[in-house]
Amino acid sequence: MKVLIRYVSMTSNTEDIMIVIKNKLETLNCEVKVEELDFVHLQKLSAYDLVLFGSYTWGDGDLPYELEDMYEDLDDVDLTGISFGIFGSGDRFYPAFCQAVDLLADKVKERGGDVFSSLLKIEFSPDSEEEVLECEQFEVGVYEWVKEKDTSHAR
Ligand SMILES: Cc1cc2nc3c(=O)[nH]c(=O)nc-3n(C[C@H](O)[C@H](O)[C@H](O)COP(=O)(O)O)c2cc1C
Repeated sequence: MKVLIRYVSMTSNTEDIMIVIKNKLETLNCEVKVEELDFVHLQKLSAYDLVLFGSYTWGDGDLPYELEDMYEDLDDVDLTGISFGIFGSGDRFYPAFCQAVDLLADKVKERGGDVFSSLLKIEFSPDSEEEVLECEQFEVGVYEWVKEKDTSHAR
């Protein structure tokens, strides 16, 4: 399975989640490419079986500034037929915990993308064993979901 992970991280917590996810995908024999999440590159996205977007949350439940243009650009693309998983890091001190994850998921769905039903939200970095497991379970869940969709299309 070809997977593209695109993410933003300011203090490396989202990056730490990305690393756990990437390692897990590689144990599942996936070919994983990691890039910064800045522009949309629609044609590039459609070359992958699975696209993962990762972001921390800023302000008062907002997207980070560096995603604002990309978020607007999404309005001009049709994501139909592309499978997505969305993850991110936040801080439970804020009322809108990890809201950037919801914003991204809603926008991708609005543009026709198929978003895995569980969204991965981790407080800060996945430091505990439970949090690492949560990231891995998310990843296995997305992986199985994409595989299942492929077999049902092939039927
Ligand atoms: C000014 C500021 C605003 C923030 N706002 C939110 C927020 O609304 N919701 C949330 O869950 N986390 C919020 N955070 C916490 C970050 O999302 C959190 O520290 C995250 O782990 C950073 O991820 P990164 O290390 O990948 O940059 C905020 C942090 C700062 C400094």
